[in-house]
Amino acid sequence: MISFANAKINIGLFVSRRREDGYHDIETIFYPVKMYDVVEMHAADSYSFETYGIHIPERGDNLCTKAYHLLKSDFPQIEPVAIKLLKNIPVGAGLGGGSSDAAFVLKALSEWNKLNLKAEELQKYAAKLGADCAFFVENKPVFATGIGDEFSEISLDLSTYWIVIVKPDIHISTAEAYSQVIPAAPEVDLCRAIKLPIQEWKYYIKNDFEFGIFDKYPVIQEIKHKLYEKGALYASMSGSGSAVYGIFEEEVNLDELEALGKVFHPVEL
Ligand SMILES: C[C@@](CO)(OP(=O)(O)O)[C@H](O)COP(=O)(O)OP(=O)(O)OC[C@H]1O[C@@H](n2ccc(N)nc2=O)[C@H](O)[C@@H]1O
Ligand SMILES: Nc1ncnc2c1ncn2[C@@H]1O[C@H](COP(=O)(O)OP(=O)(O)O)[C@@H](O)[C@H]1O
Repeated sequence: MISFANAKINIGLFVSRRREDGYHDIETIFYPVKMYDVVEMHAADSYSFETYGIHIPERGDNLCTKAYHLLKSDFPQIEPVAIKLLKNIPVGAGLGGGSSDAAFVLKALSEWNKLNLKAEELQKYAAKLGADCAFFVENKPVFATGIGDEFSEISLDLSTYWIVIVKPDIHISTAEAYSQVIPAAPEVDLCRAIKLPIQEWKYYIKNDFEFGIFDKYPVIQEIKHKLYEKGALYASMSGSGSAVYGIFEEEVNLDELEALGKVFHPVEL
């Protein structure tokens, strides 16, 4: 079985409160983008996991392996599988690649083993693997609250725009990024702001991580400025960075940005 695990971008991100458990309450919009990891699953005698493509810095088990064991602990009938992951989504980029891989493993295992798990059940498992992970179960544009795992659907379609993602050679740890933000009540109602014309978003929709990250890594801010110079209607760092996206009315030549980071054009498969 082959799954194509897509990335996400955050449109606006307010960090409103530090919780007792060390996590933070946030308000953000998650929007799926057409940039994919490939997760291949084969029947096997015992569980195994291999990765290809972009190197993933080791930090314990891969999220795909964690997803497998998590579901297997509640459903012992799950057959052993060999998972091969072709990693294309940049790591430590704020694009949610690891969370997406894990969510797609949960979905694939449920389907393959005919567990018939509903979206809400899969979301509960996903939330145990990472705050972002539950979003990828349904994978639709949502306004997210809580630690980023409570959703209300929104109507937002950017399919007629040209989205570009620029990833400098900087790996940002999500935990470290959160530790540098001073939480504050959101200044703007994101669900209302998102209904404004896109060229007005820049006046209202901001990402609270940018301030600290731009200070530490000025090149990320430079990428954002360049995207605006090139005509982006809206540009922002995604999540805790380091990737920056631009939303354009139409395709433009961004060769100049290659000097600052790798330029990706999300496309339909
Ligand atoms: C910042 C966001 C915005 O969408 O995305 P990324 O930039 O990572 O893609 C997310 O909140 C990241 O979600 P995710 O990457 O799944 O986080 P987790 O693995 O659960 O947590 C990693 C660490 O980030 C911190 N964390 C995460 C989520 C949250 N709401 N509050 C936090 O304080 C905690 O210190 C936690 O130990
Ligand atoms: N399948 C995976 N893909 C990417 N990162 C993974 C994966 N499994 C575990 N990780 C760990 O999660 C960390 C953050 O992953 P990533 O999804 O790129 O985060 P972010 O969206 O915060 O940029 C990586 O540095 C890596 O140590």
